[in-house]
Order: sequence, then C-alpha cells, then structure tokens
Amino acid sequence: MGKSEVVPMPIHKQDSLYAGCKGAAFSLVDPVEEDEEYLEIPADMQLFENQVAGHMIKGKQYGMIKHKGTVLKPITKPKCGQREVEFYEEVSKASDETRRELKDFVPKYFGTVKVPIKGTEIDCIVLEDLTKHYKEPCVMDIKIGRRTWDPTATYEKIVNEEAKYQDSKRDLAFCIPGFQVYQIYNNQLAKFDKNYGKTLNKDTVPLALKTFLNAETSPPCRSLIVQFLASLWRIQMWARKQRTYHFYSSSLLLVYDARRLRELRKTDPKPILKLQRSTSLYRPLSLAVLNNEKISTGFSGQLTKEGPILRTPTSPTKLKQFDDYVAKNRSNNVWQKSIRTLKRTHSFQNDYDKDMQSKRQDYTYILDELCTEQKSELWATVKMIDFAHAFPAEKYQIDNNYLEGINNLIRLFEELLVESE
Ligand SMILES: Nc1ncnc2c1ncn2[C@@H]1O[C@H](COP(=O)(O)OP(=O)(O)OP(=O)(O)O)[C@@H](O)[C@H]1O
Ligand SMILES: O=P(O)(O)O[C@@H]1[C@H](O)[C@H](O)[C@@H](OP(=O)(O)O)[C@H](OP(=O)(O)O)[C@H]1O
Repeated sequence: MGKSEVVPMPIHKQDSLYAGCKGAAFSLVDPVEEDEEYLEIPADMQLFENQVAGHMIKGKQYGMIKHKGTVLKPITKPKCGQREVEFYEEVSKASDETRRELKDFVPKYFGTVKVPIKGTEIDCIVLEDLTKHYKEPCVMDIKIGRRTWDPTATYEKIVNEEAKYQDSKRDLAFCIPGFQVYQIYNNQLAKFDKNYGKTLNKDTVPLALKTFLNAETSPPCRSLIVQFLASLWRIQMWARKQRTYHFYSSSLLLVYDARRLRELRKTDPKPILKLQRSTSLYRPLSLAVLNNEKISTGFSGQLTKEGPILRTPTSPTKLKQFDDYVAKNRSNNVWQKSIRTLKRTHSFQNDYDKDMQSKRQDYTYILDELCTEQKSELWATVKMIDFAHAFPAEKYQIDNNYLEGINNLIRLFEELLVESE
C-alpha cells in the first residue's frame, strides 16, 4: 500500500481530456473500461481528472464529471443527494449571517442538471470547478471530524466508518482520503488514494502534508502556507461560532497551483531569512536568522486554541533595529514587510473575534505581499465540500466534532509556517 500511481507528466497541461495525466486518470475508472465510450456521457463532458477522493466510477456509482468550468456530482444515493442539494439551496439563498458567511467557503452552486449517463438520466449537482484556474492543480481532500457517521446511520454504517482511518481520526480528528500533487522535483503527477490515507497516523500525516506541499526535499513555501492558513483561519472563525449545522463526513478541499510554486522557486533568490524554533509553536518565536546573525523579529508566532494571536511587539527600538538591518541587507524584503503588517494588523488584542473582523482585509494585503511581488492573485485556496451528511445542529450546539479537526489541521499548518521559508 502506498502511493497509488506516479505518472510521467508533461509540464504544460493542455485542456483536452486527461492531457498531462492520462495515466493518472486511470485510477478513476476500471482499467478494462477506461475509455470515454464506456462512460456514455454527452460529448461535451469528461470524467473529472482532478478528483482525488469520493465515489468513483464503479457499478452504479459514478465519479465527478467535468463540464465547462464546473464539476457535476452525480446523485446516486437519493437521501445523501437530497441533503446536499438542500444544503446548497439554503446556503445560496443565504437568508442569515451564518449562511451568508458560509457561502464564501463553499464552491459556487449552479443548481442541478439531468445528465444521461450510460443511457439513464442521472441528477447531478453542478458546482464550480475549484481547480479550473490552475495549470497544475494539486488537490488534497481532508475529511473533517472524528465521527464520520450521521445521526441516521445504521449500526453497520457506524461499525464500517469507525473501522476506517482509525489512527488519524482518533489523534487528529481528521483523515486524508486522497490527494494528488504535481511534483516539482521530478515533474511527475503523483496520486495518493484512500488506501494510502488509511495507513496514516499523527506522525505520518505531517509528512503527507509536506509531500502535498512539494516540501519533501525543501522547506515548505511560506506564501503557500500563508494562503492556506488565511482560508483555514476564516473557516475556523466561522466554525467557532456557528450553531446552524453539524457536518459528518464533510471535507476540506485544499487546492494550489504547482506551476506558481515552480515559478516562485525559480525566481526567488536563495532565502536569507530563516525562523528558528525549538520545539513548539506555542512558544514565542522571536528570533530570525539573517545572514547568520540572530535578530529579534517581534513576531511571536504564539498561538492559542482561540487562533493566531501574536504577542506584544518588542520595543520600537528593537523593531527599528530589525528594519534597519533588513533594509541594509535586502531591499523590499517580503518577510520584513509581513512582520510589520502582522504587527499592525494583529494589534495584539485579546479580543480575538473583534480583531479578526478587522484583520480580514489585512490578510489580503499580507497575502498579496507574500505571494509574489509581480503577480498579486492568489494561487491556493481551501473550500468546504461534501454536504451529503450536513444536518441541522443538534440542540443548537457548536459542531465540536468539526471544529476539532479544523483546529488540529491549522495547528499542523502553523507548524509548517515556522519551518517555511
Ligand atoms: N467543487 C469541486 N471542484 C473540484 N473538485 C471537486 C469539487 N467537489 C468535489 N471535488 C472532487 O471530488 C472529490 C469527491 O467529492 P465529494 O467528497 O463531494 O464526493 P463524495 O462521493 O460524496 O465523497 P465521499 O465518498 O467521501 O462521500 C473530492 O475529493 C475532489 O477531488
Ligand atoms: O473512505 P472510504 O473507505 O471510501 O469510505 C466511504 C466514505 O466513508 C464515504 O463517505 C461513504 O459514502 P457516503 O458518505 O455517501 O455514505 C462510503 O459509503 P458507501 O460505501 O456506502 O458508499 C464509504 O465507503
């Protein structure tokens, strides 16, 4: 068990069916029935090659279908389908604040459509294709929650669910049913399936994240981590207060463009600024090493269960020393600017909720700064997907099952931020 497939990949992916990863698409279909004819879907639709988890084509199950910038999710289980459609309908109407905010965290919803598949009309949910703008889409499906069965689950379903991804769910409150990565170091597309995901535990999940982030042989890319964290923090903020939904077996889909990472690595000079940390991010992270000299950043990196809170800034004199030092050594230093911005935007208040509101806009600014100095658009995102088991919140309670998974994932990404450059 392990990596499901590694397929030689032309760097420039074309738009035609499976171009650039034809072999990889084989994992979505039965090997003897892989040709497009077998699918018997309209000519302007294709099997969605960037699907990394979930139901694949097998018997009466169908995988995701790609159609003009959207993905079509076939409804094969009526109850699950109905719940998911109702969920998207409610959210798209967004009659209250919770749903208005949530709308931003889920793929755009375009209703349902009947698609003739193998001669039968199948209802499909039409969603924005979250990979559509990316040249080399790296995609990871992270199923959130220790409990993945809903309140209507049968005994058999509960037993089945409890038997899967045991270590990862027990220790992290999430699991990884699949991911794909365009590996920069060898120009190959690698796909990791649920069999690999089921072997993961708290010690190996961080390694799987690094593999996904193209950070097996080099430190993770800071701008990439920041982009993911920015999305994750917003979802966390929402999940901390919402009492409308309880999600079971729902996922976060992490998507980024390896092409942009490749470009960044090519154009970026050798990193000269590295963060030093001893063991845990929960300790102050106050030293940076710039050209082998230790200097105070004032950026604590200190985090609480409540989220990313930074400690009191160091004295203005120390900050000035740092700025002067960096200015002398490297003009237009992105890290330096981000530290300054973080100092300003986080303002070190304890009133986290209030602080977060004002930070949203600042994040955009930080992200712009961090992503690249030439292009400002983002190239990584996180969205919530799969609402086949979205239920009204029981007793108006917080969805702690979901929140805990998000918190743990964020903690791992924050640790990666410390390692990043
Ligand atoms: N909007 C989207 N854009 C791009 N890819 C998507 C989108 N929605 C889903 N996918 C892809 O399809 C996969 C399966 O999606 P989803 O979890 O909704 O299906 P499912 O069959 O209900 O899954 P499960 O078997 O876990 O219940 C995801 O892992 C992802 O790779
Ligand atoms: O990760 P695995 O091992 O593929 O396990 C599947 C996963 O839990 C799916 O969420 C579930 O579909 P639903 O969410 O629709 O229940 C499916 O049930 P199924 O086998 O009954 O389709 C499971 O087999």
